[in-house]
Amino acid sequence: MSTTSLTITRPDDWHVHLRDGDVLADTTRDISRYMGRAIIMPNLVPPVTDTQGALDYRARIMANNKAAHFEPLMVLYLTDNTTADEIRKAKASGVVYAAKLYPAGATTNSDSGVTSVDNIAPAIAAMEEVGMLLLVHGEVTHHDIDIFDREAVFIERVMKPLVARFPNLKIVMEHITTKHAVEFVSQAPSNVGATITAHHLLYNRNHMLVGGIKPHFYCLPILKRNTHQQALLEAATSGNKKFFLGTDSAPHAKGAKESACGCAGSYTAHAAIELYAEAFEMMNALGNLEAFASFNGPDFYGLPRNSDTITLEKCEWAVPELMSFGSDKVVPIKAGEMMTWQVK
Ligand SMILES: NC(=O)N[C@@H](CC(=O)O)C(=O)O
Ligand SMILES: [Zn+2]
Ligand SMILES: [Zn+2]
Repeated sequence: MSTTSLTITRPDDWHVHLRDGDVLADTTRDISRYMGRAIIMPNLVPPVTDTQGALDYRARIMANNKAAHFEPLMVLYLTDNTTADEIRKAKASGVVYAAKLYPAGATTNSDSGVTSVDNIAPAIAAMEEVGMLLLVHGEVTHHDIDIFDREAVFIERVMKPLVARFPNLKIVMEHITTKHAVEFVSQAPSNVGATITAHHLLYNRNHMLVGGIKPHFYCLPILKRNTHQQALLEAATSGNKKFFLGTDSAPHAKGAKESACGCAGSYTAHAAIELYAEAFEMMNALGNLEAFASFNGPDFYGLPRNSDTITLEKCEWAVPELMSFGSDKVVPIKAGEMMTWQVK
């Protein structure tokens, strides 16, 4: 008999973009439906670069939050000018859990990002000292490096020296997309972990490019070939404590995606755990979903696991074609398609 119902400890999302302004009501509603906590990415325009900015952004999210179980965990956006002092201030606030390294120009709203780790070495040393996590968008940006190789090259050029230089710093390689990253993280010391998105588990670059270009699958790091997808599936479903749930749900308005120069980012918060459940079921590994979604993340961050549960039920339902996104619309992943699990 196949499983028809699955109860797990309430999950958390360790990487999500809620954006700001008139879309915050929609993005907060979707992420708080059953997620307990969420690491809130700081790449707003302008980015959240200081403690006061993080406190203000948190207040705007909480003003839209109607779920008692939901808590936003804030993140500072590192720039070449981030000081050790600002890191200490952020830590002392009690609501900032991490700082994010966006290599300048690597992804959506990363123009103010870091141009060289050397520039922020004092800030990173302060993070190591006070116990603040470093979250990394792991892609090099040099124009000579092919977009499909940017993560693998980043591991050699940036991650390995970073891990060696700051041996007590907790580092999360965000939204990993290659077997190189799976191998690197697996072999790294226990202070190095990684988030994996649902879309990188369910899709590869053929889904994006065969039979016409599908802009809603365009995200960064870009979907890779199926052998990398397979490595990610094996890592996520293995039970290995280094890998945990981070949706990287990154909404852009329909018109900004369906464009001659479309934005990077896929919306998955409408069905986050349901999408992961499909991937885990495909691997015959539903029994390891709870570790990936609800245990490994808080354990890595040094936070308590959630104490309540959610229940997924086997049930056919259709993903809406469009969802409201402030005064605009967003096209969710699997728009118009059937899903097989649902949190009731
Ligand atoms: N993943 C994406 O393709 N886009 C993210 C930025 C990011 O996480 O790199 C976004 O903010 O839109
Ligand atoms: Zn990123
Ligand atoms: Zn992201």
